[in-house]
Amino acid sequence: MAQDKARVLIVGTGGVGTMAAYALETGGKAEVTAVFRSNYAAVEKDGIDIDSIEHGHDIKGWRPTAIRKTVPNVKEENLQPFDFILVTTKNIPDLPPTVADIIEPAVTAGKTAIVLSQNGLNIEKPLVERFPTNPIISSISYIGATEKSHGKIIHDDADAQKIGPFTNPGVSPAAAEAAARRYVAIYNATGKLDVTFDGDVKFVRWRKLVYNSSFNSVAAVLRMDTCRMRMSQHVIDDLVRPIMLEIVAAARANGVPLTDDVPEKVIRVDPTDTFFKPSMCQDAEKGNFMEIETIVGEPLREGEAKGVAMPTLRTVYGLLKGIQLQHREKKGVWEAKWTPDNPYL
Ligand SMILES: NC(=O)C1=CN([C@@H]2O[C@H](COP(=O)(O)OP(=O)(O)OC[C@H]3O[C@@H](n4cnc5c(N)ncnc54)[C@H](OP(=O)(O)O)[C@@H]3O)[C@@H](O)[C@H]2O)C=CC1
Ligand SMILES: CC(C)(CO)C(=O)C(=O)O
Repeated sequence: MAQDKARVLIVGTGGVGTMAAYALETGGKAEVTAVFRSNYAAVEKDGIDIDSIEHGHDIKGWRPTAIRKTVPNVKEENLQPFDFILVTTKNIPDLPPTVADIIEPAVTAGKTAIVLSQNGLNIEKPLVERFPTNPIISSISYIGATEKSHGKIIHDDADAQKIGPFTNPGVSPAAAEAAARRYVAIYNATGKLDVTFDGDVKFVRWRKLVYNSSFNSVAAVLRMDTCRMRMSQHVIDDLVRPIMLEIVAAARANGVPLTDDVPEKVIRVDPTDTFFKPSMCQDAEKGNFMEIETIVGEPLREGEAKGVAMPTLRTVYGLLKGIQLQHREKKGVWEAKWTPDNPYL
Protein backbone atom coordinates (compact mmCIF):
# COMPACT_ATOMS: atom_id res chain seq x y z
CA MET A 1 0.00 0.00 0.00
CA ALA A 2 1.20 3.50 -0.78
CA GLN A 3 1.74 5.03 2.67
CA ASP A 4 0.40 8.43 1.63
CA LYS A 5 -2.97 7.07 0.51
CA ALA A 6 -5.92 7.34 2.86
CA ARG A 7 -7.41 4.01 3.90
CA VAL A 8 -11.14 4.13 3.15
CA LEU A 9 -13.72 1.47 3.99
CA ILE A 10 -17.03 1.70 2.12
CA VAL A 11 -20.00 0.02 3.73
CA GLY A 12 -23.00 -0.42 1.43
CA THR A 13 -21.60 -0.62 -2.09
CA GLY A 14 -24.73 -0.07 -4.20
CA GLY A 15 -25.33 2.97 -6.45
CA VAL A 16 -23.79 5.78 -4.42
CA GLY A 17 -21.15 3.59 -2.74
CA THR A 18 -19.81 2.19 -6.01
CA MET A 19 -19.46 5.62 -7.58
CA ALA A 20 -17.66 6.82 -4.45
CA ALA A 21 -15.34 3.80 -4.59
CA TYR A 22 -14.53 4.60 -8.22
CA ALA A 23 -13.90 8.31 -7.63
CA LEU A 24 -11.77 7.66 -4.54
CA GLU A 25 -9.60 4.95 -6.14
CA THR A 26 -9.12 6.59 -9.50
CA GLY A 27 -8.31 9.92 -7.86
CA GLY A 28 -5.14 8.24 -6.60
CA LYS A 29 -5.26 9.54 -3.03
CA ALA A 30 -7.22 6.70 -1.45
CA GLU A 31 -7.10 2.95 -1.18
CA VAL A 32 -10.59 1.51 -0.96
CA THR A 33 -11.87 -1.60 0.77
CA ALA A 34 -15.53 -2.05 -0.16
CA VAL A 35 -18.09 -4.20 1.61
CA PHE A 36 -20.64 -5.83 -0.69
CA ARG A 37 -23.67 -7.80 0.45
CA SER A 38 -26.13 -9.49 -1.96
CA ASN A 39 -23.95 -8.33 -4.87
CA TYR A 40 -20.74 -9.84 -3.42
CA ALA A 41 -20.68 -13.05 -5.48
CA ALA A 42 -21.35 -11.22 -8.75
CA VAL A 43 -18.67 -8.60 -8.05
CA GLU A 44 -16.12 -11.17 -6.92
CA LYS A 45 -16.67 -13.15 -10.12
CA ASP A 46 -16.96 -10.45 -12.77
CA GLY A 47 -16.12 -7.11 -11.15
CA ILE A 48 -18.36 -4.09 -11.65
CA ASP A 49 -19.64 -2.64 -14.92
CA ILE A 50 -20.24 1.11 -14.80
CA ASP A 51 -21.98 3.35 -17.31
CA SER A 52 -21.13 6.82 -16.05
CA ILE A 53 -21.81 10.26 -17.44
CA GLU A 54 -18.63 11.50 -15.73
CA HIS A 55 -16.15 8.63 -15.69
CA GLY A 56 -16.96 6.86 -18.98
CA HIS A 57 -19.75 4.75 -20.41
CA ASP A 58 -17.86 1.51 -20.87
CA ILE A 59 -16.11 0.64 -17.61
CA LYS A 60 -16.03 -3.16 -17.40
CA GLY A 61 -15.02 -5.57 -14.66
CA TRP A 62 -13.72 -2.85 -12.33
CA ARG A 63 -12.79 -3.66 -8.73
CA PRO A 64 -11.55 -1.49 -5.87
CA THR A 65 -8.32 -2.48 -4.07
CA ALA A 66 -10.12 -4.92 -1.79
CA ILE A 67 -13.61 -6.36 -1.62
CA ARG A 68 -15.21 -7.91 1.44
CA LYS A 69 -18.37 -9.79 2.25
CA THR A 70 -18.55 -8.48 5.80
CA VAL A 71 -17.39 -5.44 7.72
CA PRO A 72 -13.80 -6.06 8.84
CA ASN A 73 -12.98 -6.30 12.53
CA VAL A 74 -9.92 -4.09 12.78
CA LYS A 75 -8.78 -5.34 16.19
CA GLU A 76 -9.39 -9.06 15.72
CA GLU A 77 -7.86 -9.08 12.23
CA ASN A 78 -5.00 -6.87 13.36
CA LEU A 79 -5.61 -4.40 10.51
CA GLN A 80 -4.21 -0.94 10.13
CA PRO A 81 -6.91 1.55 11.21
CA PHE A 82 -9.14 3.03 8.54
CA ASP A 83 -8.83 6.79 8.05
CA PHE A 84 -12.42 6.98 6.80
CA ILE A 85 -15.48 4.78 6.82
CA LEU A 86 -17.95 5.89 4.19
CA VAL A 87 -21.48 4.66 4.91
CA THR A 88 -23.70 4.38 1.83
CA THR A 89 -26.28 1.88 3.00
CA LYS A 90 -29.86 3.05 3.04
CA ASN A 91 -30.44 4.48 6.54
CA ILE A 92 -33.36 2.63 8.12
CA PRO A 93 -33.22 3.09 11.91
CA ASP A 94 -36.60 1.37 12.40
CA LEU A 95 -35.06 -1.94 11.31
CA PRO A 96 -31.97 -3.38 12.98
CA PRO A 97 -29.03 -3.52 12.63
CA THR A 98 -28.38 0.20 13.03
CA VAL A 99 -25.56 1.96 11.16
CA ALA A 100 -23.61 2.17 14.45
CA ASP A 101 -23.92 -1.59 14.97
CA ILE A 102 -22.94 -2.35 11.38
CA ILE A 103 -19.72 -0.31 11.32
CA GLU A 104 -18.57 -0.70 14.95
CA PRO A 105 -15.99 -3.48 14.34
CA ALA A 106 -14.18 -1.30 11.79
CA VAL A 107 -14.05 1.92 13.82
CA THR A 108 -10.84 2.89 15.63
CA ALA A 109 -11.69 5.28 18.46
CA GLY A 110 -10.19 8.74 18.10
CA LYS A 111 -8.89 7.97 14.59
CA THR A 112 -11.46 6.87 12.01
CA ALA A 113 -13.65 9.62 10.52
CA ILE A 114 -17.14 8.36 9.68
CA VAL A 115 -18.73 9.83 6.56
CA LEU A 116 -22.51 9.47 6.24
CA SER A 117 -23.47 9.88 2.58
CA GLN A 118 -27.15 9.30 3.17
CA ASN A 119 -30.28 11.40 2.85
CA GLY A 120 -32.26 12.61 5.84
CA LEU A 121 -32.19 14.25 9.22
CA ASN A 122 -30.63 13.38 12.60
CA ILE A 123 -28.74 10.42 11.17
CA GLU A 124 -25.60 11.46 13.06
CA LYS A 125 -27.16 11.29 16.54
CA PRO A 126 -26.70 7.56 17.25
CA LEU A 127 -23.13 7.74 15.87
CA VAL A 128 -22.13 10.70 18.03
CA GLU A 129 -23.40 8.72 21.02
CA ARG A 130 -21.57 5.49 20.07
CA PHE A 131 -18.35 7.05 18.75
CA PRO A 132 -17.81 10.17 20.89
CA THR A 133 -14.17 10.70 19.83
CA ASN A 134 -14.52 10.19 16.07
CA PRO A 135 -15.22 12.94 13.54
CA ILE A 136 -18.66 12.36 11.96
CA ILE A 137 -18.96 13.89 8.49
CA SER A 138 -22.05 14.72 6.45
CA SER A 139 -22.22 14.22 2.70
CA ILE A 140 -25.36 15.38 0.98
CA SER A 141 -25.34 13.95 -2.49
CA TYR A 142 -27.26 14.90 -5.61
CA ILE A 143 -25.87 12.10 -7.73
CA GLY A 144 -28.08 9.84 -9.83
CA ALA A 145 -26.63 6.35 -9.38
CA THR A 146 -28.51 3.06 -9.56
CA GLU A 147 -27.46 -0.57 -9.28
CA LYS A 148 -29.69 -2.03 -12.00
CA SER A 149 -28.63 -5.60 -11.22
CA HIS A 150 -25.78 -6.98 -9.09
CA GLY A 151 -22.56 -5.20 -10.08
CA LYS A 152 -24.14 -3.17 -12.91
CA ILE A 153 -24.23 0.55 -12.20
CA ILE A 154 -25.87 3.36 -14.15
CA HIS A 155 -24.56 6.78 -13.14
CA ASP A 156 -26.73 9.28 -15.00
CA ASP A 157 -26.66 12.47 -12.96
CA ALA A 158 -23.46 14.28 -11.97
CA ASP A 159 -21.72 13.51 -8.68
CA ALA A 160 -22.45 16.70 -6.74
CA GLN A 161 -21.93 16.64 -2.98
CA LYS A 162 -21.79 19.11 -0.12
CA ILE A 163 -19.56 17.83 2.64
CA GLY A 164 -19.08 19.18 6.16
CA PRO A 165 -18.68 18.09 9.77
CA PHE A 166 -21.56 17.16 12.05
CA THR A 167 -21.17 18.43 15.59
CA ASN A 168 -19.60 15.85 17.88
CA PRO A 169 -18.90 17.35 21.33
CA GLY A 170 -15.94 15.00 21.87
CA VAL A 171 -14.14 16.22 18.72
CA SER A 172 -12.83 19.78 18.38
CA PRO A 173 -14.50 21.81 15.60
CA ALA A 174 -11.07 22.32 14.02
CA ALA A 175 -10.33 18.58 13.92
CA ALA A 176 -13.82 17.83 12.57
CA GLU A 177 -13.45 20.44 9.83
CA ALA A 178 -9.96 19.20 8.93
CA ALA A 179 -11.30 15.64 8.54
CA ALA A 180 -14.13 16.83 6.30
CA ARG A 181 -11.75 18.90 4.17
CA ARG A 182 -9.35 15.97 3.83
CA TYR A 183 -12.22 13.78 2.67
CA VAL A 184 -13.18 16.35 0.03
CA ALA A 185 -9.54 16.48 -1.11
CA ILE A 186 -9.19 12.72 -1.56
CA TYR A 187 -12.65 12.34 -3.15
CA ASN A 188 -12.27 15.21 -5.56
CA ALA A 189 -8.58 14.63 -6.19
CA THR A 190 -8.87 15.61 -9.84
CA GLY A 191 -10.82 18.78 -8.96
CA LYS A 192 -13.25 17.94 -11.76
CA LEU A 193 -16.21 16.92 -9.60
CA ASP A 194 -18.68 19.28 -7.96
CA VAL A 195 -17.81 17.83 -4.56
CA THR A 196 -17.12 20.65 -2.14
CA PHE A 197 -16.85 21.59 1.52
CA ASP A 198 -19.91 23.26 3.07
CA GLY A 199 -19.83 23.83 6.81
CA ASP A 200 -23.56 24.59 7.16
CA VAL A 201 -24.62 20.97 7.41
CA LYS A 202 -28.01 21.76 8.97
CA PHE A 203 -28.96 24.08 6.10
CA VAL A 204 -27.71 21.67 3.46
CA ARG A 205 -29.67 18.75 4.95
CA TRP A 206 -32.98 20.67 5.32
CA ARG A 207 -32.60 22.10 1.81
CA LYS A 208 -32.29 18.61 0.33
CA LEU A 209 -35.31 17.46 2.32
CA VAL A 210 -37.50 19.85 0.33
CA TYR A 211 -37.08 17.36 -2.53
CA ASN A 212 -36.76 14.08 -0.64
CA SER A 213 -39.57 14.50 1.92
CA SER A 214 -42.02 15.44 -0.82
CA PHE A 215 -41.08 13.78 -4.10
CA ASN A 216 -39.56 10.60 -2.62
CA SER A 217 -42.45 9.94 -0.25
CA VAL A 218 -45.29 10.70 -2.68
CA ALA A 219 -43.53 8.78 -5.47
CA ALA A 220 -43.16 5.77 -3.16
CA VAL A 221 -46.88 5.75 -2.32
CA LEU A 222 -48.01 6.33 -5.92
CA ARG A 223 -45.17 4.42 -7.67
CA MET A 224 -44.86 7.38 -10.03
CA ASP A 225 -41.93 9.22 -11.63
CA THR A 226 -41.57 12.94 -11.05
CA CYS A 227 -42.51 13.88 -14.64
CA ARG A 228 -45.84 12.06 -14.43
CA MET A 229 -46.50 13.72 -11.07
CA ARG A 230 -45.97 17.11 -12.68
CA MET A 231 -48.13 16.16 -15.68
CA SER A 232 -50.96 15.19 -13.32
CA GLN A 233 -50.78 18.67 -11.70
CA HIS A 234 -53.04 17.39 -8.86
CA VAL A 235 -50.17 15.42 -7.39
CA ILE A 236 -48.07 18.57 -7.22
CA ASP A 237 -50.87 20.92 -6.09
CA ASP A 238 -52.44 18.62 -3.50
CA LEU A 239 -49.43 16.68 -2.20
CA VAL A 240 -45.92 17.67 -3.30
CA ARG A 241 -46.10 21.47 -2.93
CA PRO A 242 -48.00 21.34 0.38
CA ILE A 243 -45.31 19.04 1.80
CA MET A 244 -42.55 21.31 0.49
CA LEU A 245 -44.18 24.29 2.18
CA GLU A 246 -44.46 22.30 5.42
CA ILE A 247 -40.75 21.42 5.24
CA VAL A 248 -39.82 25.06 4.59
CA ALA A 249 -41.89 26.10 7.63
CA ALA A 250 -40.35 23.33 9.79
CA ALA A 251 -36.85 24.31 8.67
CA ARG A 252 -37.47 27.97 9.50
CA ALA A 253 -38.90 27.03 12.90
CA ASN A 254 -35.62 25.17 13.48
CA GLY A 255 -33.48 28.17 12.54
CA VAL A 256 -32.80 27.25 8.91
CA PRO A 257 -33.75 30.18 6.66
CA LEU A 258 -35.01 28.47 3.49
CA THR A 259 -36.32 31.10 1.13
CA ASP A 260 -39.82 31.32 -0.42
CA ASP A 261 -38.60 30.48 -3.93
CA VAL A 262 -37.22 27.04 -3.00
CA PRO A 263 -40.40 24.93 -3.50
CA GLU A 264 -41.13 26.27 -7.01
CA LYS A 265 -37.51 25.65 -8.04
CA VAL A 266 -37.44 22.16 -6.60
CA ILE A 267 -40.77 21.18 -8.20
CA ARG A 268 -39.17 21.81 -11.62
CA VAL A 269 -35.64 20.58 -10.89
CA ASP A 270 -35.80 17.21 -12.67
CA PRO A 271 -35.34 17.35 -16.45
CA THR A 272 -38.61 16.98 -18.33
CA ASP A 273 -37.43 13.94 -20.30
CA THR A 274 -35.96 11.66 -17.62
CA PHE A 275 -39.11 10.21 -16.02
CA PHE A 276 -37.06 9.77 -12.87
CA LYS A 277 -38.24 7.69 -9.92
CA PRO A 278 -36.73 8.87 -6.61
CA SER A 279 -34.85 6.26 -4.57
CA MET A 280 -37.71 5.63 -2.13
CA CYS A 281 -40.02 4.82 -5.04
CA GLN A 282 -37.44 2.41 -6.45
CA ASP A 283 -37.23 0.72 -3.05
CA ALA A 284 -41.05 0.54 -2.78
CA GLU A 285 -41.23 -1.13 -6.19
CA LYS A 286 -38.54 -3.67 -5.27
CA GLY A 287 -40.28 -4.46 -1.97
CA ASN A 288 -37.19 -3.13 -0.14
CA PHE A 289 -37.34 -1.26 3.14
CA MET A 290 -37.64 2.50 2.72
CA GLU A 291 -35.86 5.39 4.47
CA ILE A 292 -39.09 6.64 6.01
CA GLU A 293 -37.86 7.74 9.43
CA THR A 294 -34.87 9.79 8.29
CA ILE A 295 -36.59 11.43 5.31
CA VAL A 296 -40.15 11.84 6.62
CA GLY A 297 -40.45 10.94 10.32
CA GLU A 298 -37.56 13.08 11.64
CA PRO A 299 -38.45 16.35 9.84
CA LEU A 300 -42.09 15.78 10.82
CA ARG A 301 -41.17 15.39 14.48
CA GLU A 302 -38.79 18.37 14.38
CA GLY A 303 -41.45 20.59 12.80
CA GLU A 304 -44.34 19.50 14.96
CA ALA A 305 -42.21 19.87 18.10
CA LYS A 306 -41.88 23.55 17.16
CA GLY A 307 -45.64 23.89 16.63
CA VAL A 308 -45.60 23.73 12.82
CA ALA A 309 -48.74 22.17 11.32
CA MET A 310 -47.66 19.45 8.86
CA PRO A 311 -50.88 17.63 7.96
CA THR A 312 -49.90 16.54 4.46
CA LEU A 313 -46.58 15.06 5.49
CA ARG A 314 -48.23 13.34 8.47
CA THR A 315 -50.78 11.69 6.16
CA VAL A 316 -48.09 10.50 3.78
CA TYR A 317 -46.02 9.27 6.76
CA GLY A 318 -48.97 7.11 7.87
CA LEU A 319 -49.34 5.65 4.38
CA LEU A 320 -45.61 4.88 4.15
CA LYS A 321 -45.57 3.22 7.58
CA GLY A 322 -48.37 0.95 6.34
CA ILE A 323 -46.42 0.07 3.19
CA GLN A 324 -43.26 -0.59 5.27
CA LEU A 325 -45.26 -2.96 7.49
CA GLN A 326 -46.41 -4.86 4.39
CA HIS A 327 -42.77 -5.14 3.28
CA ARG A 328 -41.76 -6.34 6.75
CA GLU A 329 -44.45 -9.01 6.71
CA LYS A 330 -43.47 -10.19 3.21
CA LYS A 331 -39.82 -10.43 4.29
CA GLY A 332 -40.79 -12.38 7.42
CA VAL A 333 -39.59 -9.78 9.95
CA TRP A 334 -43.10 -8.96 11.18
CA GLU A 335 -45.94 -11.28 12.07
CA ALA A 336 -49.60 -10.22 12.11
CA LYS A 337 -50.54 -10.86 15.72
CA TRP A 338 -52.09 -8.78 18.53
CA THR A 339 -49.93 -7.52 21.37
CA PRO A 340 -51.49 -6.69 24.78
CA ASP A 341 -50.36 -3.05 24.58
CA ASN A 342 -52.27 -2.45 21.31
CA PRO A 343 -54.98 0.18 21.95
CA TYR A 344 -57.11 -1.09 19.04
CA LEU A 345 -57.44 -4.63 20.37
N1 LIG B 1 -28.96 6.48 -5.53
C1 LIG B 1 -28.93 7.81 -5.63
O1 LIG B 1 -28.85 8.31 -6.75
C2 LIG B 1 -28.93 8.67 -4.40
C3 LIG B 1 -28.99 8.12 -3.14
N2 LIG B 1 -28.86 8.93 -2.05
C4 LIG B 1 -28.81 8.36 -0.71
O2 LIG B 1 -27.61 7.60 -0.61
C5 LIG B 1 -27.78 6.49 0.27
C6 LIG B 1 -27.41 5.21 -0.48
O3 LIG B 1 -28.35 5.04 -1.52
P1 LIG B 1 -28.14 4.04 -2.74
O4 LIG B 1 -26.73 3.97 -3.16
O5 LIG B 1 -29.15 4.42 -3.75
O6 LIG B 1 -28.57 2.67 -2.08
P2 LIG B 1 -28.48 1.21 -2.71
O7 LIG B 1 -29.71 0.51 -2.25
O8 LIG B 1 -28.16 1.26 -4.16
O9 LIG B 1 -27.20 0.61 -2.00
C7 LIG B 1 -27.15 0.34 -0.63
C8 LIG B 1 -26.20 -0.83 -0.46
O10 LIG B 1 -26.02 -1.04 0.93
C9 LIG B 1 -26.02 -2.44 1.15
N3 LIG B 1 -26.30 -2.70 2.55
C10 LIG B 1 -27.41 -2.41 3.25
N4 LIG B 1 -27.27 -2.81 4.52
C11 LIG B 1 -26.05 -3.38 4.62
C12 LIG B 1 -25.36 -4.00 5.67
N5 LIG B 1 -25.89 -4.15 6.89
N6 LIG B 1 -24.11 -4.47 5.43
C13 LIG B 1 -23.55 -4.36 4.21
N7 LIG B 1 -24.19 -3.78 3.16
C14 LIG B 1 -25.43 -3.30 3.37
C15 LIG B 1 -27.09 -2.94 0.21
O11 LIG B 1 -26.99 -4.32 0.05
P3 LIG B 1 -28.27 -5.20 -0.46
O12 LIG B 1 -28.41 -4.87 -1.91
O13 LIG B 1 -27.87 -6.58 -0.18
O14 LIG B 1 -29.44 -4.73 0.35
C16 LIG B 1 -26.74 -2.14 -1.05
O15 LIG B 1 -25.69 -2.77 -1.77
C17 LIG B 1 -29.23 6.56 0.73
O16 LIG B 1 -29.31 7.23 1.95
C18 LIG B 1 -29.93 7.39 -0.36
O17 LIG B 1 -31.07 8.07 0.12
C19 LIG B 1 -28.67 10.29 -2.17
C20 LIG B 1 -28.61 10.86 -3.40
C21 LIG B 1 -28.79 10.12 -4.61
C1 LIG C 1 -33.13 12.86 -6.18
C2 LIG C 1 -31.93 12.09 -5.73
C3 LIG C 1 -31.54 11.08 -6.78
C4 LIG C 1 -30.70 13.00 -5.59
O1 LIG C 1 -30.75 14.19 -6.15
C5 LIG C 1 -32.22 11.49 -4.40
O2 LIG C 1 -31.80 12.00 -3.40
C6 LIG C 1 -33.09 10.29 -4.26
O3 LIG C 1 -33.60 9.73 -5.23
O4 LIG C 1 -33.27 9.87 -3.09
